[in-house]
Amino acid sequence: MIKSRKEADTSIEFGPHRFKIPVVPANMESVINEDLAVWLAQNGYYYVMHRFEPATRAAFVKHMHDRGLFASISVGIKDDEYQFIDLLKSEQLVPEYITIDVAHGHSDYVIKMIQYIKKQLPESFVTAGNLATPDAVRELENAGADATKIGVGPGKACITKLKTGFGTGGWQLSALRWCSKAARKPLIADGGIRHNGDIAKSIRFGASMVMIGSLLAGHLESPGHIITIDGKRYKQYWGSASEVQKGAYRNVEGKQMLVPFRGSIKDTLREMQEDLQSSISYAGGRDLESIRKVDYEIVKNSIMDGDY
Ligand SMILES: NC(=O)C1=CN([C@@H]2O[C@H](COP(=O)(O)OP(=O)(O)OC[C@H]3O[C@@H](n4cnc5c(N)ncnc54)[C@H](OP(=O)(O)O)[C@@H]3O)[C@@H](O)[C@H]2O)C=CC1
Ligand SMILES: Nc1nc2c(ncn2[C@@H]2O[C@H](COP(=O)(O)O)[C@@H](O)[C@H]2O)c(=O)[nH]1
Repeated sequence: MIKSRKEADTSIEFGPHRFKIPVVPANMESVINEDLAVWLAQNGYYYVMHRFEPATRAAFVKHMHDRGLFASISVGIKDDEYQFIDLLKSEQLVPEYITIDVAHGHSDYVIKMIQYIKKQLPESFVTAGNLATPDAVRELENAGADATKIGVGPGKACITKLKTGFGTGGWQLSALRWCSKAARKPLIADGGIRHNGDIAKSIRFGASMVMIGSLLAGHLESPGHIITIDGKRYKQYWGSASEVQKGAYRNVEGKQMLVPFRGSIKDTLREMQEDLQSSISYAGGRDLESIRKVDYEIVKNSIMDGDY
């Protein structure tokens, strides 16, 4: 048993690196930009750059490598993404991490992209998503994905459940639990984190890493503009499938909203680490593995604030 929470080890190995905490800011244009990616990589945190400025991605990989930092980028599955993978290969720009980022990850086209990346850039660690079922996890792992990302519709800026009737919104933790029974490789739990304690719950039910959007979008370093209303400061947070992101009202499954301004991201990440250290101590252990072994009780009809 640990004497102080400071002794609790919150670090996690994910792909070729070990990170301070099992938390990654969402690969959304309203959550991460190049400056923040550099700071996160320099300070021992995982990051995934978004894919919404496609023409800058090769230069981004080069900038990160020139600074001695790991490169972690996102790709889609449309035809021109194959040319982008070819470009990376021909320029010998091999990102340490590539995330295939589409709403409906259980698709033949995602499988095709996993196989293509693995053929062209075999050293890159490939995460594929987003998924909602154990079958999807099995199929994408079998296709060569090194990790899969779970969560269709639990996001704060998400309206997928309302518009399509599909997704894990409202039962994200259960989806994670089911998917983890099928997974042989790491899982990222994506979306629905409303409080720091939800991170520990995600670890308990099988996540190696937790992707967070809204809770990490309200910082000084976050890309959104600061908006002041009645003396209270907010930042803009918009979904990657929102009209704001797409520039048109076509297949919209996300919205724009305001999130409270929270100061510097480094303080929030430190608090997340401290809270996880407490979680480890409540679990009676000294590292994240101890959280995975705790008994739990599902309490029905409890007061809920969020999707966990
Ligand atoms: N995690 C989540 O719950 C969700 C996340 N998002 C985020 O929004 C961004 C845009 O996502 P996405 O629209 O997938 O990206 P893309 O616009 O790159 O679409 C992916 C490709 O898959 C095709 N497709 C077929 N069926 C679907 C489907 N049900 N949903 C989405 N695409 C489909 C699309 O064609 P076509 O457009 O012609 O149909 C397109 O060719 C991503 O960053 C994604 O992560 C969006 C919604 C849910
Ligand atoms: N259905 C949609 N999901 C979206 C959209 N943009 C992003 N996302 C997903 O949400 C999480 C972040 O969730 P949060 O609860 O932490 O805010 C992000 O990683 C994506 O998977 C969207 O437009 N529609």
